[in-house]
Amino acid sequence: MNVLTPPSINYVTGKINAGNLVEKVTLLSSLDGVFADKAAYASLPDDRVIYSVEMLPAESAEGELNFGVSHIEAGSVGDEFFMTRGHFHERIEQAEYYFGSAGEGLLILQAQTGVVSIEKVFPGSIHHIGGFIAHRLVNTGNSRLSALAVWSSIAGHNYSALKDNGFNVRVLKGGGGYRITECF
Ligand SMILES: O=P(O)(O)OC[C@H]1O[C@H](O)[C@H](O)[C@@H](O)[C@@H]1O
Repeated sequence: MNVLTPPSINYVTGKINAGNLVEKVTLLSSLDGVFADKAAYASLPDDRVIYSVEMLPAESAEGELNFGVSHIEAGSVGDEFFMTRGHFHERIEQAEYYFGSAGEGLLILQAQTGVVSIEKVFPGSIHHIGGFIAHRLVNTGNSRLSALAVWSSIAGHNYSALKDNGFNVRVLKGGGGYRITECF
């Protein structure tokens, strides 16, 4: 009987080793309106990589799971740390797990009511993102933040629900680390 070698992951770097990896890179140019400091946003190169996602080929069947890794680069737009756009799931009741792999950061969790909770992300951290919760990763460190994710293949992404008002907190550089401002 054949014994197969499955895809694998380097937990230290968050790099997936698979022949059929799918990668999506998010450049600064596609995050217009996400960061607060418009002048700082305009002063940075459009093609600056803010984050990328590597994943195994997306599944589509009901009941299936996706697996991927988000890599958020270190840096800031003005004082605001690089972060993902963030989203609710299209199927809003669907949950997700994140696992911190490399670097340090914060996971912003926002309920539909606007109430926010924040978790530290670090190598080995485990994050249950319940249904009905918008989620965004912020890199507060000096190196790449990588986090593994497992989510339902039917979850989808809903970015428009956050388009007008966004998240209710911003994570800014402060005192050699970060400070969190509320922006209701
Ligand atoms: O979709 P964004 O908010 O840009 O976040 C980037 C990615 O983060 C996680 O890895 C999710 O599991 C992905 O589904 C998502 O695409």
